[in-house]
Amino acid sequence: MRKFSVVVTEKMLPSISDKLQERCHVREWDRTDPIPRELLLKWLADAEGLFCSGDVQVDDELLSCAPKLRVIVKSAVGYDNIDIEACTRRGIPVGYTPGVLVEATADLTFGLLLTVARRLHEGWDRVRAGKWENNTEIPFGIDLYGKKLGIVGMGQIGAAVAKRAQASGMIVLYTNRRRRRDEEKIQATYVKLDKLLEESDFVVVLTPLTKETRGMFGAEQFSKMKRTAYFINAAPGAIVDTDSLVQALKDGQIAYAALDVTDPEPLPPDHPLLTLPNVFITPHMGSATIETRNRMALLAVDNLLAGLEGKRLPTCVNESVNYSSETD
Ligand SMILES: NC(=O)C1=CN([C@@H]2O[C@H](COP(=O)(O)OP(=O)(O)OC[C@H]3O[C@@H](n4cnc5c(N)ncnc54)[C@H](OP(=O)(O)O)[C@@H]3O)[C@@H](O)[C@H]2O)C=CC1
Ligand SMILES: O=C(O)C(=O)CO
Repeated sequence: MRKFSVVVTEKMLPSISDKLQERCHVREWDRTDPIPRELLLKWLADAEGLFCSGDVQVDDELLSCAPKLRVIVKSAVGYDNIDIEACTRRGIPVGYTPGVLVEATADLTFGLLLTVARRLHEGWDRVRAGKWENNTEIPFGIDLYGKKLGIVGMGQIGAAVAKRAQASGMIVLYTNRRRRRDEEKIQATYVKLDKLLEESDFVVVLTPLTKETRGMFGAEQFSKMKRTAYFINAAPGAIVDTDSLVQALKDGQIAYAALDVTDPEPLPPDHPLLTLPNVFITPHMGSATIETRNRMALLAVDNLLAGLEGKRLPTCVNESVNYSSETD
């Protein structure tokens, strides 16, 4: 059987490496720094499939350097680095991995909320520094029970975060562009963004990065939030205007921020966010469990092989070009 030619721009997990190599000649960028653009364009000259990471901009220029490309996949649910319209114009289906990362990302997001609400990281810092003093000196957090959580982007992960919050006795508000039909099931109240910002004790952001959501959180939005509010972001960093967030945290406009994502990513070592006492940051690890990352990678490979074989991708962003050469 003829082997397909594919480019992979991140180090492959062992769980997918054999499966891919069996069917494909793989050019793999296995380093942690991003693949140089020039090299990528060179590799793509005869590639039929691309398994790309978030640091690769898939745009018209890249696509025009890849005349044989039949499928692009990403092991992620976010695809803001890919120009979907340009792919669709060329009839190239784009695979992504929704659903399989929901519970892990919801755990991490709620974990961020719990960590800052109860100052877990500050407690650990004190223990490590040998400051296990009397009870009044330890950092006091705040209760979750009875507090309002506002979720901006109540999709699959948002709903899974809501469930965790409700188990802790929180009241859940949410906003989306469209009100959900299953409000009874998710037990959350739909409100406009402004009302959510004004009323919530915790604001969690879980929207995709789009033209509409880029910079959605700036000075105006932080000024509408309670001065005691906690801001938690697990959605792409560019949804937040970082300078405005720094200012809001410095001025006490909001109480605390917990971020799994930043803009830029990673932050330079001298970035002001890293110097503030009321911030907690993790390095974009929402989906990073062994089971979830393996599920994501395997689904990405299923998408890739389906596209190469002229079959429908199991999970495709641009359905209008997701067809099977055998039946459609
Ligand atoms: N930190 C991490 O490691 C990870 C982060 N993520 C991030 O989480 C995000 C959510 O994933 P998932 O829940 O699976 O996606 P879904 O598509 O299920 O949910 C996205 C939600 O955002 C809402 N939304 C979209 N645009 C807007 C807008 N302009 N204003 C308000 N709400 C909006 C959508 O509702 P509607 O269409 O009605 O507006 C939808 O409810 C991803 O886009 C990804 O970036 C995902 C995995 C891991
Ligand atoms: O899936 C995504 O969008 C991520 O952020 C990476 O897990």
